[in-house]
Amino acid sequence: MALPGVHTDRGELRVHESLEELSTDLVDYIVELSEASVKERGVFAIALSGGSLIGLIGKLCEAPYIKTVDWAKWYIFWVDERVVAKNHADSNYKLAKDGLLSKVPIVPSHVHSINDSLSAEEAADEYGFVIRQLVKTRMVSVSDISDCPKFDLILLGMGSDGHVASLFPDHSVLEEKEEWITFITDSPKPPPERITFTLPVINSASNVALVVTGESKAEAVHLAIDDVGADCPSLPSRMVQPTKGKLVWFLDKPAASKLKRLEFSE
Ligand SMILES: O=C1O[C@H](COP(=O)(O)O)[C@@H](O)[C@H](O)[C@H]1O
Repeated sequence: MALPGVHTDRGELRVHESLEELSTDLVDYIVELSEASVKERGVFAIALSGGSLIGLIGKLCEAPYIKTVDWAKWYIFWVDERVVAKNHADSNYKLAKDGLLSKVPIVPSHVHSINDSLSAEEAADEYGFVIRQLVKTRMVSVSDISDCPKFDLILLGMGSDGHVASLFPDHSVLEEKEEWITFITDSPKPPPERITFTLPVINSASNVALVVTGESKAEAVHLAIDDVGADCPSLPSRMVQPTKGKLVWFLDKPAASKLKRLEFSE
């Protein structure tokens, strides 16, 4: 049984007993948001991360979701991508294609991946341009407090160092305020060249889900969520603070094991 969602100033915390249970809750949450968005706007613009997240949303390819989801209305984006060929084992596009997109009836022209034939800088510019066009036609909504795109849902994973997307601790990319999409050439986690949504774009989304599992991430989860006072580090995951949108954390018990906030609620 999941612990009931706990509402905090760092978003809603949903802690699950097992990965199976987490995965079902996450997929149900995605489907609920997609139904609400299709009802309200006629489309659902979702941005995916790479890593362990994709395995956790694999149930979308199964019954009942494969038949009940309005796949024709989905528009797919990537929060971050590694600068490698699309068929490379490190490609976030390949991961999502193999684990999800090739198994559901998504419209191919609605899949907006990063151009793998360009340099990191060129690909970031081009991806920003593509998203700008889709904002103009409102396939992607726009924030009413900044000119940023407002994705219906951004799905993030988190590394044990607290990175989200390809925004790494102490990296100058965390300061980027102007660009929607940027690039790095010195990622501490290989491969070094990456393209990433910036914090203003992530924090403009209507909904952000941070999906974190495993004990190796427990310390970073504690630093990202608990009140750590003056020692509060500028962890990228702690800097995920949607301005008007909703933040939900999907955690398993090992990832949540160092959370002070939950000690009283168990
Ligand atoms: O390098 C990356 O890592 C993060 C976290 O991955 P995980 O396997 O530890 O969940 C991922 O969210 C990001 O998209 C990816 O490029």
